[in-house]
Amino acid sequence: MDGKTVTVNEAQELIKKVAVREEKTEEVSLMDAGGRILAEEIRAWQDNPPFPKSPYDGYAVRAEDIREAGKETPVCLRVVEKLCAGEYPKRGIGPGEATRIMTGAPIPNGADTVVKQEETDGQDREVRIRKSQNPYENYCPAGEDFRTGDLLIEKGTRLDAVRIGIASAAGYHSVQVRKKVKIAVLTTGNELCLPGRTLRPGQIYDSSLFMIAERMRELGGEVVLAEEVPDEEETIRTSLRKAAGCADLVVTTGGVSVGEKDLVKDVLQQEGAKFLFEHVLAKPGSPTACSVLQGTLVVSLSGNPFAAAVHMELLVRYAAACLLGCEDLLPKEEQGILMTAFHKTCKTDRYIRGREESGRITIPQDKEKSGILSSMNGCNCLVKIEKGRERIEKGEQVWYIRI
Ligand SMILES: Nc1nc2c(c(=O)[nH]1)N[C@H]1C(S)=C(S)[C@@H](COP(=O)(O)OP(=O)(O)OC[C@H]3O[C@@H](n4cnc5c(N)ncnc54)[C@H](O)[C@@H]3O)O[C@H]1N2
Ligand code: MOO
Repeated sequence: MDGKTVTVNEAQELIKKVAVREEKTEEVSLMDAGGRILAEEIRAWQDNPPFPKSPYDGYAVRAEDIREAGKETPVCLRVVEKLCAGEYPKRGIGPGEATRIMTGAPIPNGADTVVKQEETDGQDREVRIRKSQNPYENYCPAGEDFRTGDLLIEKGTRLDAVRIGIASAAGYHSVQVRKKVKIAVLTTGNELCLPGRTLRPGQIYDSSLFMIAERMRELGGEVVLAEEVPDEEETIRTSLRKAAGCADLVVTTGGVSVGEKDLVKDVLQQEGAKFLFEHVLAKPGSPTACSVLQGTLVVSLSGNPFAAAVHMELLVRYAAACLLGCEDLLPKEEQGILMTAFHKTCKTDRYIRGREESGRITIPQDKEKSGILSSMNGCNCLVKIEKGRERIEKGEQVWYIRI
């Protein structure tokens, strides 16, 4: 086998060369665009708001007319029109005039401020104003949110609820997005049993199949195949061929170590896959491998669920981000403060589960083994314990990756 051992960074660089984005796009309704990657820029084709609008229920007036207004010295103005949100002024106001106005309604020409109704006597024909205001106080000018031609959201950005809100404020009802990356997930192992079935002696329930499929969907992928595969060469071969034929990215778990039933890499090699690497200098999940089969990238994660979760974030997510052309999704290292001491040393970089809040990271005690997934519940980051680093005390800085 022409594989090799690489660091996580080297693994990502090798993946980047192979995981090249294809320029396939489609139009989707804004209602269905959550999680999708924009294939166009969102620009404003008109000002928002398109007209100066009232921020309050009250009276649109000329600041000049109410300069002397006060609690004891109200100024009386003639009310010439009433405007609710959705209506448009039929006329402007002149000296001594006011328009009764509701929040969101267009401010008529001539008015340069809105007095809240609480600062008035609230009358319909003639209103007494009990407060003076500066011009453009309580006034939302046209284009205060964004102006015609403004770039609102860049191409390649992942659409979330807020960005969808912005696009809709700009009047888009559908957007061009990149086609989803098609993902196949194969979990291997004779011991695996699908949840819902009865465990036979020696079996365990499969957690990685569901976890990886869900994470791929969270990242905007389309899971086109998800199946358990027993440790049999022919079955693994059939599944790998099927997966490489229908997906842009194949993720396998298990069967990559040195045991008698660890057949995944052998079958990949028999099928002519080209290995980018076979081991990663990181714990857990050092037996993680990556290859290209029939032009499709295959990331082979180790079977232990936490080891699989770690490299699902470091390598599979990296590959998906490259295939989607979405920088936002790339795993990034940030610095935080470890609030729980960590006293294990390691010859390679080690990744442990953690919970980060405002840059402070706590790690669950005890249950840190790579076969244990339950203590990852509530964790939102992977803390990187750099190789050779000894006894990290509470309060020391560490690198972490948000998940
Ligand atoms: N002699 C050696 N043995 C092992 C080595 C080694 O270097 N020399 N490496 C160990 C390390 S590190 C890891 S990690 C594992 C990797 O093994 P595999 O990737 O071949 O994984 P399996 O043996 O298939 O499974 C490991 C473990 O995880 C459980 N598992 C597997 N798939 C799932 C799943 N979908 N859901 C839940 N649990 C799963 C499986 O039952 C095993 O207990 O190898 C070490 N051995
Ligand atoms: O990758 Mo293994 O999970 O390091 O033990």
